[in-house]
Amino acid sequence: MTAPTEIFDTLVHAGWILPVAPAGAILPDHSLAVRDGRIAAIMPQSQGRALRARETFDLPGHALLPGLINSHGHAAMSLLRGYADDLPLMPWLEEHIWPAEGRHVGEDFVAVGVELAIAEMVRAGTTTFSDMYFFPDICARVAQASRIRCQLVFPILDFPTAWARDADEYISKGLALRDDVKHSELVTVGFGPHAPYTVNKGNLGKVATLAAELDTPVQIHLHETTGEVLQAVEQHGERPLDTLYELGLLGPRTQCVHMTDLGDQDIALLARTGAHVVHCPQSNLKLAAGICPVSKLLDAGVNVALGTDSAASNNNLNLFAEMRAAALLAKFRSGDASTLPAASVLAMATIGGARALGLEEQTGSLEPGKLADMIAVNLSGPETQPVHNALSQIVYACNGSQVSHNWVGGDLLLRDGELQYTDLTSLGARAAAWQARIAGTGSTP
Ligand SMILES: CSC[C@H]1O[C@@H](n2cnc3c(O)ncnc32)[C@H](O)[C@@H]1O
Ligand SMILES: [Zn+2]
Repeated sequence: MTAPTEIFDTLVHAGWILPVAPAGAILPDHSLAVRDGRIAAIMPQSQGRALRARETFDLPGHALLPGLINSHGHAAMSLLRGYADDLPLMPWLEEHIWPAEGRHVGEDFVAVGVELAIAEMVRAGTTTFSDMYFFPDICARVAQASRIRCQLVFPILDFPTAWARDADEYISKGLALRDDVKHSELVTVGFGPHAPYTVNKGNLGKVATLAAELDTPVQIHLHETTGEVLQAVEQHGERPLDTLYELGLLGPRTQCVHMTDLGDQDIALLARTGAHVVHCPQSNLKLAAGICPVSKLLDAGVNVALGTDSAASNNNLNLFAEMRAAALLAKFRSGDASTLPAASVLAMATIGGARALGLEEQTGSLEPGKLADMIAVNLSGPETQPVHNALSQIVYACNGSQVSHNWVGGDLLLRDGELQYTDLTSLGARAAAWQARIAGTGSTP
């Protein structure tokens, strides 16, 4: 209950509130009040209009929903968007992306790439993203300056890169970052062993021990292609998922990204251990990697989150596009149009992501006490009219350009479509300078 004289920080009167909890709920003509960065109350506008706040947003024709959670990506790779297209995963990585990263990745590349990625994500309704990339300290700095929430999974590889020489150095630098940001309200840190084909069993075992000791998340690319699984079976005599299980690396802290090659036993193992799956449908489609059996996972009780992967394999960081792709792909795969309905897809992009990232108590749904991580989406344009069902419009009709407002912890990052913490003109110039440098036609930024 709220005292009639209380002054809130923010008050939103929306055409519809889609709280996600309970799943599929649509609350027409409702208000939401924010105090100290958290949701204080949700009520019908007939009551909400009697409240007072420092700032009030009257948003008829808009849906208010939890901010979207991009549970897997490599933000700095926005500078490699369109650099190498129309290739399968391993040639794309080994012949194009890794050589380019070897030539160009450093602090400025990451700073500009992450700023560009955050601008794109905030405009398309993301309030939390997960990132696995070199120089995660730079990503942390840019994310904090941009006021967006993120999980940084620091990279771990068996080979040297510009950021670290060997697995021990990746881990010690990553843990130092974890310590540096331990008081941050926006940044959490986890382990990011790249994949079972780039991190040997000894190093994966070290990650398992440390992650358990520190109760810290682990995110890993896993079963991205059938080729990856077959190669592991040939080399090690078992499927990568079984290797992770034997190493003690499969549990409720583990976020398995991609998972396109899954048998019934794999699904049962994921369900039994409580590991999470991050589905990246558009990257999987573009790299012709495979298709994650999302509805079988959900039926088995596995939590599934949604990610874009990088702009170099997607080629955007837009979770509206990802939600639509996830829904359509699941229906096509099952041959049943009722598979993965809109409410389930929105849940994957919000509460499913929060659960995977260990942030469920804080974010992922609009409930009193949770952080005010939320977006307003304008449904009054022709492409989203008429509104028979606001949830349907969000998942099947929107393309992200309808996002008008984006709040993270009650802080307004996007107001009427305008970014509040980013100068797009200067950012565009810095991104263009990097394009010239990557193409070999520019000078050092
Ligand atoms: C260790 S930092 C992240 C590393 O991952 C590479 N990467 C980007 N997309 C993918 C993908 O779909 N599968 C595997 N690895 C990927 C990225 O280029 C960085 O080197
Ligand atoms: Zn990835």
